Amino acid sequence: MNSKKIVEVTAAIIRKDNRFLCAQRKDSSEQGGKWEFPGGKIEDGETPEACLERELQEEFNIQAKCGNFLCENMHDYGNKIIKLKAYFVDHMQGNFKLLVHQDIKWLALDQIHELDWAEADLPIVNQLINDLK
Ligand SMILES: Nc1nc2c([nH]c(=O)n2[C@H]2C[C@H](O)[C@@H](COP(=O)(O)OP(=O)(O)OP(=O)(O)O)O2)c(=O)[nH]1
Repeated sequence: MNSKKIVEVTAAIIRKDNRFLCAQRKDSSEQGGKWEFPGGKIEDGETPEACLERELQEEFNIQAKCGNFLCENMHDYGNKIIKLKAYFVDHMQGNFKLLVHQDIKWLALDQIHELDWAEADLPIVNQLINDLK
């Protein structure tokens, strides 16, 4: 029996002028220093869409509107399994403040692979590149 917990996590693909928001996790956090699409754990009774809008408010103090689903990826980090669900998200209002991450970059699709992504994100990065190129 596999007793590992599956944690459902959302990830926001935010596009502006053909650049995509990439966020670096704090060194002190899980997957510290790795790059991700911002988001977080889905709370009990919460939809992925509501989770993303809440997380973006908490992480950057912005208002956002969740749009279409891109894809999801299950990744086993050893101590836990992450089910990462990626959605396209529109930034509606507010200036980005770094409240949780240590850095952000807005990168074009052909630059996105240069970052040291969290492993769970790699299939999502590839899907994004394949879908949009
Ligand atoms: N948000 C997000 N988390 C990711 C991505 N890729 C990836 O492996 N993760 C992992 C890192 C963490 O182990 C987990 C999400 O945790 P988190 O710390 O961002 O979530 P949260 O804000 O709800 O956390 P907390 O309230 O428990 O502190 O998923 C990604 O692209 N976005």
